[in-house]
Amino acid sequence: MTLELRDTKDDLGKAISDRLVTEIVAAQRDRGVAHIVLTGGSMGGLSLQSLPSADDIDWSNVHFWWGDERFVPAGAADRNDLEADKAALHALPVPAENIHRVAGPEHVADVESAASAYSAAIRAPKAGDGMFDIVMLGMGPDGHVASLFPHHPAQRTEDAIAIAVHDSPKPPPDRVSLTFECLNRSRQVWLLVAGDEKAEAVAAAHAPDADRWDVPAAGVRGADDTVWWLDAAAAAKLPGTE
Ligand SMILES: O=C(O)[C@H](O)[C@@H](O)[C@H](O)[C@H](O)COP(=O)(O)O
Repeated sequence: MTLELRDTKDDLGKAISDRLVTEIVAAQRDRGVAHIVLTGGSMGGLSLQSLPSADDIDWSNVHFWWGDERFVPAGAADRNDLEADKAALHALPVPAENIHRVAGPEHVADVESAASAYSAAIRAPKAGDGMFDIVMLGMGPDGHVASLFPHHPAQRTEDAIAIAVHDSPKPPPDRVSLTFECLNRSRQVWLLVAGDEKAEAVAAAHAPDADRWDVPAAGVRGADDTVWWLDAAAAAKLPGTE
């Protein structure tokens, strides 16, 4: 586990985004392709700010995915992919077929169908070795990541890649989320967390006995590294940083 601390949310967003460019270039150098899982929320947009000016990336060999999506139509203000579209995707020459969005209600009958279509897309043979390179996740003040919420039964679905989530405690209620198992099939998992309202959950996720049922952020781990990107406010309750 690595802690990456920055003073402010803006500093944090810039550092994450610069590192993301470096990691995409490294993944392409090593494997020819980069599979990156994006997040919604305010950190989602900030994490992509350096991409439009990156010169060293072969955009035809970048694939973008999402850790979760709200089951609302494309373009709706609630969609997680909107942040990424606004921040960077509109400006990048990534082939449309490399941008793997979760289908909305205008394309499929229900959340279950959206989840199974997304699972099939992830399972499909692809360039690389089937691992994600980076999974980026925002975290809610309750410690949720993607749409895996504390004490929500969807969290316990096993043998699945993407699941339907109903009755999300945070609106909108219907969502598709990757499972812990799928999120953890990544070389690196990055948690992108800023703000004092997150400090309690950050500390809880780092407790030695942290349980993902209570604090879902404690249940995500990269095969090579798990990086907690924190601003000073979010890190304030970690032992040693008070
Ligand atoms: O509806 C949701 O589940 C949230 O939007 C969530 O997924 C978001 O990513 C985190 O709450 C972090 O958000 P911030 O990055 O804005 O703090």
